[in-house]
Amino acid sequence: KEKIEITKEQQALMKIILDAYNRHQIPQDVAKKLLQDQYSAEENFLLLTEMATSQVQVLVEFTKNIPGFLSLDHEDQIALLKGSAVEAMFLRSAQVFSRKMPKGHTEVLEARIRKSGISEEFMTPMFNFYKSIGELHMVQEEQALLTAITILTPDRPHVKDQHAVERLQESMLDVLRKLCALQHPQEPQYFARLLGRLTELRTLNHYHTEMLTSWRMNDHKFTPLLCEIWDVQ
Ligand SMILES: Cc1cccc(C)c1Nc1c(-c2c(F)cccc2F)nc2cccc(C)n12
Repeated sequence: KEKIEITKEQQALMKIILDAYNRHQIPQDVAKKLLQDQYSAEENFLLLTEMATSQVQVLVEFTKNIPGFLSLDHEDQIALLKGSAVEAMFLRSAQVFSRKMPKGHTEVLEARIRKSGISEEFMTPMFNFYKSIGELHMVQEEQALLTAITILTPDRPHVKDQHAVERLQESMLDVLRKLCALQHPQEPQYFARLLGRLTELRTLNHYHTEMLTSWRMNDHKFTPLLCEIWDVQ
């Protein structure tokens, strides 16, 4: 039986990633509005837009704290953020959905999402993904590492130095692999299941682009930050 051991520097890396992941949460005022404002499709869309905007801000702050990220080529940093934003946000909102939120909030958020001008065909894959993430019962370290691994995907559009990104991603994958083996000794396939979610995540990019287009068709307004990260308007 191979003795799995997380090295000192890997423990330090995990602590930095976890602190960064927990330091930035959705502002409480947005979460509070979730329960207060009325339920019109317009109101819901406005609230979700505010949530999405704060999720992008949280994502940028988290990414800046990934060891090595700020030493990457600056244009590659932007390409990685733009290329991974949707996937990282689906991951975070899946975790908020399945774990973080107090009981009542989850149903309210689901109701608002279901009535915000998104067509049924995008709802199903979105909620299926939320369910599949919830079933994994990931610990926080796994969630934070999986998000960092998603952001450090070398083959995003316009990334020039893919090897530099690969090296950072590989060190995260190695820590996650060991952590999974230690956290889930009875489930040798657990690490593979986590990586399988990253494949499912990629399919959601397509749905998200369609959602943006259909919102814009109905003349929905986004915030400047959302327009910038997804090159709309
Ligand atoms: C905040 C939120 C939570 C769950 C579902 C949805 C639809 C949202 N809202 C948006 C998302 C988005 C996201 F923020 C996380 C996950 C998946 C997403 F579709 N992306 C965008 C882009 C422009 C406007 C909005 C309202 N929006």
